[in-house]
Amino acid sequence: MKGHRWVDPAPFEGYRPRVPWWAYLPWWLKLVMLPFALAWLTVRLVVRLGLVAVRYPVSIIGLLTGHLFYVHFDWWGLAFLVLVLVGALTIWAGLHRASFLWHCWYRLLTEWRRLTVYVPQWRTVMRLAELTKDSRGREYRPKLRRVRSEGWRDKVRVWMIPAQSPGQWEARRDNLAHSFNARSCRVRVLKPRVLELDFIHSDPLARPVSAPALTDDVTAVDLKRVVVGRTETGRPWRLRLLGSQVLVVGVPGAGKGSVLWSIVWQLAPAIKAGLVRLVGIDPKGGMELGQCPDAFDKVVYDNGPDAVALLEEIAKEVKERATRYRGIRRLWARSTGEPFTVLIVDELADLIAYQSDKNLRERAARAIQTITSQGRAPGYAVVGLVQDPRKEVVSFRHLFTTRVALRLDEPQQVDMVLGDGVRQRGAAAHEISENTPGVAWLKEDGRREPERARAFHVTDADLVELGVFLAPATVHELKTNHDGRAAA
Ligand SMILES: Nc1ncnc2c1ncn2[C@@H]1O[C@H](COP(=O)(O)OP(=O)(O)OP(=O)(O)O)[C@@H](O)[C@H]1O
Repeated sequence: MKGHRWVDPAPFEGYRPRVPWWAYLPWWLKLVMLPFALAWLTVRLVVRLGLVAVRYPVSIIGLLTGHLFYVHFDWWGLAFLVLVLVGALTIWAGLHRASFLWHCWYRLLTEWRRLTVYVPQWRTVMRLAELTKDSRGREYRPKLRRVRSEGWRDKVRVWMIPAQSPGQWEARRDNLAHSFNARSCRVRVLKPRVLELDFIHSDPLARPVSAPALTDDVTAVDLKRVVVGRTETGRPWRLRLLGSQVLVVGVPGAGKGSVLWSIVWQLAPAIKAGLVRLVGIDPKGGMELGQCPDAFDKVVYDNGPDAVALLEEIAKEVKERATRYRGIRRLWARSTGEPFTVLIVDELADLIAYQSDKNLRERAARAIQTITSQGRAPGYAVVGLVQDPRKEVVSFRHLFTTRVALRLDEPQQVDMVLGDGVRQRGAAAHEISENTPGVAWLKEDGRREPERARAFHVTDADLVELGVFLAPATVHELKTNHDGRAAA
């Protein structure tokens, strides 16, 4: 009260201390419950220790063995054990590096990083990055779960707090990367409430990947999984051609040529056997496709009437084959006896966007639309390459089920090529280095996570070899002498 007026007191801003429920029980009940509580705590401790033993069996066995040696043979015994261990590991690493890295080195690295980086800094980083939440005096903090180091990246599993979304983590990728001394961070959703953060430390795709040797083995060509390079996890980069349309976008020098020639390289045995037919359009006057014309059944080196006529011819074939297959088969198969056709357009924008003749432009766009939308079942795939993802080209994006973003200039272009939200999930195609041409981010329809990979480096010498491999066999007439024997 102030004079005659009532003044509201300031609201109480402190937190009420939370008293545990059992504190309200009478003392005799607490006494009765004490042995049960102790038993419960012991069981929990044993279970926890059991979990630690299951999770870190090698460390636990190592520590126990070290202890036994120390007890029985003193320091000398321990030193001997360490020497034997180091020798054995060196031999293992020399004999089979991959298994040594996977089963030993990465496990040690995992424990080291967990103990020195993630566990000590987790709470502070979560608080400062505002990924914790205080409610009614209780702090909700995301839980740090399994950590797995693979040398070039650390995979850190996280349990989000209630009411949190992956978007909140994606928005803080940079903050998290810097806080945990990583080059970058990617966020993947594993299942509801569970995320996996990838902290990247180095680029496993820094070195070019050379193309494998050419073979005559047609059975090795799988049109659903054409291997065109290597992913950053070390697995083959498999591109689906049967039942899919592929759009490849990248600035000049990003390595579009290597993706294109890697596809042709891997299809070569099937092209030679007549199972696959390549048709090409190169509006740049043959600068790209002219490097190996023998690979193509038909090829046009401009973006004029000839190119559009070729597109319309293919569109007509697609419709005709689709009509024949209707009701008989849903997807092309080798048994049809008809070749699978791959249409490669080196600069798609030249046909459907930069073409000055409006009539030709519209005809080209219509034909491309027919081939991409109806070509799936009758065995027609389009591989479209684009330098500049403009609006006119991107409006065709939805027709391509597999999209490949090589190096791009701006973050917005990544969204335009791969789709909204894919960049936030880590597909930073605008951050690909100029020194790593052929590195790309891939996004397939139906798969949430984008993948990073590098195409084979198909060199000029490889293209000469490819040309020789695919060139039609020439029969040389041997000159004969009048007595019928071959001339020397
Ligand atoms: N996968 C790769 N690995 C290593 N080097 C590559 C790879 N792809 C391309 N390069 C190199 O990068 C350079 C540019 O490649 P390429 O010509 O394929 O780029 P592009 O995107 O097709 O360019 P443009 O649009 O000008 O035709 C070449 O010197 C090539 O040798």
